[in-house]
Amino acid sequence: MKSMQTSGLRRAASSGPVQVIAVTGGKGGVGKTSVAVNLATTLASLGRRAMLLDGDLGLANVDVFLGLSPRYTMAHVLNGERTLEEIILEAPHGLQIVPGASGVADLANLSAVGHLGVVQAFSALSTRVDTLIVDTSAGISHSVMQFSQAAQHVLLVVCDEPASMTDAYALAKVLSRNHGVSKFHVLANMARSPGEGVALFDKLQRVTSRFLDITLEYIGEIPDDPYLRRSIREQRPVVVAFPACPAARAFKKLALKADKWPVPDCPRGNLEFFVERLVQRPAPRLEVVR
Ligand SMILES: Nc1ncnc2c1ncn2[C@@H]1O[C@H](COP(=O)(O)OP(=O)(O)OP(=O)(O)O)[C@@H](O)[C@H]1O
Repeated sequence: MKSMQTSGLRRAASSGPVQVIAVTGGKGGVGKTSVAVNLATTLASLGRRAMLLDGDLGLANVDVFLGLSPRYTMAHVLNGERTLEEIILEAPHGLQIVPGASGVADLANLSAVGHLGVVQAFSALSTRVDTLIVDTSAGISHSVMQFSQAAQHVLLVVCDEPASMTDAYALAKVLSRNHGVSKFHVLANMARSPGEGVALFDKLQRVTSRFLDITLEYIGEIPDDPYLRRSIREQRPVVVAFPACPAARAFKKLALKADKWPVPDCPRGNLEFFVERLVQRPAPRLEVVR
């Protein structure tokens, strides 16, 4: 078993570093999937080889946002019925979609064989990927922790609702104290007026700077835009369906910024190593957030 894994990792070393961005937020409904789909689509439109992994293992819905009907998902990869390449779907601008495995246990809680299977599935991938975007689920479940910990960049989506702010705080607290994540890019979604995002960011920053040892970086706001809701009904990314609308323009700005975030310049920046970090056995929980 060990030699199989070693050969997988050797093949992995020949592929290049990948920028991995986990889109998260704590509270459900703040727009994580909307952000993940439109950021990934915009990066693909800029010529990046972008891949979007639906990390919501409970209620995977990236495919619904894109009008795709996957026949196979990560569940088929995990039980050995399909290779990763066979389940990948293509979305606009060549964006590659890895459909989530609804109802499947956490990737992080796989058995040793399952663990090896996932690492090998990614090792065997022959397509090159520049950026991997992971759409995580709501809450502070184990999979959210693992995806965020394994990614190089955590994009924290917030909106102007008390529960969004408290949940974002709780998520940042657990990630920083128990999982070593100390830097967060903050995106304000559904901003009803220009400048609302900065105000939200300041509010979050005031609380985190008092109690947490983390760095927050404000990266902008996506306006509350009826065209975005319409694009979801039409099952198309808003950046494709209505490229001139305010939300689409804001996603373009976001993508241009994210595209400049550093990519690890070492072999451990490769996709397989991200997956390895992802499936590592969880560290014992140190603290319960109330
Ligand atoms: N910028 C926006 N403008 C207008 N409506 C928005 C915007 N972003 C999100 N929405 C609305 O909020 C709803 C929830 O968005 P989305 O599904 O992306 O959130 P989520 O955080 O992924 O939710 P969940 O945690 O349930 O997966 C969308 O169906 C859409 O109607």
